[in-house]
Amino acid sequence: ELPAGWEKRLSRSTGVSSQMDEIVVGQHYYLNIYTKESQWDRPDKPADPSGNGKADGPEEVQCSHLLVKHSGSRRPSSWREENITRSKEEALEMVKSYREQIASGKATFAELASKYSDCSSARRGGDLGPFSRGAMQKPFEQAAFTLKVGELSSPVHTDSGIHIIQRTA
Ligand SMILES: N=C(N)NCCC[C@H](NC(=O)[C@@H]1CCC/C1=C/[C@H](COP(=O)(O)O)NC=O)C(N)=O
Repeated sequence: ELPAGWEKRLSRSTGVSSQMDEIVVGQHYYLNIYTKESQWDRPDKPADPSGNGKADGPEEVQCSHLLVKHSGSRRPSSWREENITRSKEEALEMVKSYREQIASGKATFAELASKYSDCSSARRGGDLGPFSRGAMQKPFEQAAFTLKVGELSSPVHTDSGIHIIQRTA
C-alpha cells in the first residue's frame, strides 16, 4: 500500500523530466498527485501537497533577447533588413561579438539589442516581457528557464535565427 497522495505509474515514453534523469519505457515511477512531481523511488511517507515548487524552476520568467537572423531563418526579414541573406556562420560570429561586448561591459544589452536585433522587440531594448512555458520555441524556452536572473545565455539557435538571451526577472 502506498502512502497517501502518491500514485504508481508506468512510464510509457522516453524523455527527460526535470525531477528524473532519463525516463526508461516500462519502468514504474511514483507521482505526487498534488504537485505532479515524479520520482523513481517508492515513497515511504505521504505526499507533500505543497511540493517544493522548485522542481520545474520558475512558472514565469522575463527576458530580453538580441536576435540575429540568417538565410535559414523561418522569416528572413526584419525592421532592419527587408531581405536577410547572411549565412548562419556569419550570424553566429556577430552574435558572439555582441555577447563579448555586453559581457565585457563595452556596451549594454539594451543598446546593442535596440541597434542590431532582428526582432521587433528591438524597440524595447530586446524586452519580451514575462512569459511562461509554452510561449516560445523550445530551445529558447529551455535556455530562458535555466538562466538565473541577470545571466546572459550562450548563443541559442531557434527557427527564428540565433539569439543571445538575458533573463531580467
Ligand atoms: N509571447 C510573446 N512575447 N510573443 C510571442 C512570441 C511567439 C514565439 N516567438 C519565438 O519563439 C521567437 C523566439 C523567441 C522570441 C521570438 C520572437 C520572434 C522572432 O522573430 P520571427 O522568427 O517570429 O520573425 N518574433 C516574434 O514572435 C513563437 N512561439 O514563435
